Amino acid sequence: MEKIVECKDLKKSYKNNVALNSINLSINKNKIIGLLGPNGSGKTTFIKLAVGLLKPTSGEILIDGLPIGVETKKIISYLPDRDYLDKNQSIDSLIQLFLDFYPDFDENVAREMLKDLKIDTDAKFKALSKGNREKVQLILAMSRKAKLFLLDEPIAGVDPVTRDYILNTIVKNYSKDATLIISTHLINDVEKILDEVIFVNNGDILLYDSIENIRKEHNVSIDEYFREVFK
Ligand SMILES: Nc1ncnc2c1ncn2[C@@H]1O[C@H](COP(=O)(O)OP(=O)(O)OP(=O)(O)O)[C@@H](O)[C@H]1O
Repeated sequence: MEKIVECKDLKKSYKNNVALNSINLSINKNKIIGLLGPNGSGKTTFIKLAVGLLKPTSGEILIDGLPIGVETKKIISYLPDRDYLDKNQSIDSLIQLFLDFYPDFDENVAREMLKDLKIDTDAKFKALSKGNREKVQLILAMSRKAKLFLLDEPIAGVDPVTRDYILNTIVKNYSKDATLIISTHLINDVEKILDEVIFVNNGDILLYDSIENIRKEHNVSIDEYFREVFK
């Protein structure tokens, strides 16, 4: 199977604090993958290394066979785990910003989702509730035709009904030749859309396997298996 992310002895320390412990990991293409682990296990650090926002302390990370650089940044759509857009801009002007920045941005897809979720595109970003700000950021990230989507805690602040809408929309819109890596604590909500999971603990990769294998071998849901492994 072709790989979208390859990590070779990838290590990241912040001063004396080791966040990723020389991991070796090759992530399959064309899958939806859950990146799961307790607080502080290294999920955000891993995502930031893949995006190129952090530099490894040692080792290497390749995206679609390439070292991190301009070419890899073009094919990644990244959703950070916090607000990152200019709060004073309206949603319409943020859409324009994405059109200007990303040749693969599909305005129609974005506008359709915003309409479904009844988000007023005249409104300023700062005037939206926290949940609606999260929805806008996720919609903008998901409306690109990227090869690799890296979503850090994409649905933490939205209500359960909207979570389902968003997850269904992700599945509906996501092209089969893309890969989606979702870091989340909401395993129960997300597991229905996942093909594979990565369990991270204390900077180590504990497991990378398909949902099908885990369910077959352990006869439990991913949420139950996670609780068992991390108890
Ligand atoms: N800027 C930083 N300076 C120092 N230590 C950091 C920094 N960022 C992260 N760390 C440490 O690196 C480790 C991994 O953090 P990271 O944010 O990657 O975990 P996470 O799995 O994303 O956690 P959460 O689920 O809480 O978001 C933690 O021990 C954290 O304290």
